[in-house]
Amino acid sequence: MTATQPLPRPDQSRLATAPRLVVATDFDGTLAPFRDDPLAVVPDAAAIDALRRLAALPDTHVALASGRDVETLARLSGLSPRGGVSLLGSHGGQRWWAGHAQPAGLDPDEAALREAMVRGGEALVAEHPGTHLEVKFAGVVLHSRTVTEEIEESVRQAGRRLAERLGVEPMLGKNVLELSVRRSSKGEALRELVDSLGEDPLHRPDHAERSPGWNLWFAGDDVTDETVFTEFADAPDSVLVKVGAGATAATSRVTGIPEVSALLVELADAREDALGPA
Ligand SMILES: O=P(O)(O)OC[C@H]1O[C@H](O[C@H]2O[C@H](CO)[C@@H](O)[C@H](O)[C@H]2O)[C@H](O)[C@@H](O)[C@@H]1O
Repeated sequence: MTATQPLPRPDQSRLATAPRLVVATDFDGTLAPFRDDPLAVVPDAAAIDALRRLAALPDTHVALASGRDVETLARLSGLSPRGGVSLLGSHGGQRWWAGHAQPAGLDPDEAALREAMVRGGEALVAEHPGTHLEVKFAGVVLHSRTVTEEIEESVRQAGRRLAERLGVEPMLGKNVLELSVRRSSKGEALRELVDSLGEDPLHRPDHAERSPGWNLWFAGDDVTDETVFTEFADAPDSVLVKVGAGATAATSRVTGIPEVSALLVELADAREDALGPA
């Protein structure tokens, strides 16, 4: 990853006819604008519609990769494995593939650790006015969107000390510090999903030589999305889109959610034209 660098708008023209395509995307900051209340976000309607259309096409797999837990992600997005969309929740710690049952809950050790995170997190936000705690399936999030930089820094330091005491690695995001009982990454989870989809179903020799049979389209705005850009950096013909400013390992950049939405609509239109409806 280098410092913030100018990157081109993505060229996704080849993906319309890609023999096998995975379209995956981050949620907050990529499909849904930020809000102070994490449960009050509303994703871009045109982007969600385009993802539904893509999921209905042959040889096209759609996935959301998010820090949200899978149930919250399904509720807020309106997309779910029942509708053919795979969910990679809890930063990859929860994997609910389309066509499969919802994954099991936490084991007893994980549940005990999460309980300690909740107790510690509640004490921290009580000491930092204006911050609040989001309790999720696999951990907690210390939110600092509405406080001063001084309070944000203070709650982050306290969160890091809590993480150290509990023996976990804290994750930083946009005005959030998260503690999770599961160590994983979006890149790792997406790699597992793509591998599980198998090789080119048509077994075309020319295609097999060029790539293992699939192409990836992915967009994300935050630090945790970098694991996907890094994991798939060498994947042929993949489109890796950084949303907004910041250092990135992505190969293209757009400024915000309206552009992500336009790209998804353009991709759905072009792929429907090329492949026809399912
Ligand atoms: O991986 P993502 O889909 O980007 O999820 C990352 C975190 O997003 C949420 O926090 C962010 O959005 C909130 C609502 O707009 C905002 O208040 C907060 O400042 C942002 O960091 C979510 O609340 C977290 O649980 C996710 O891990």
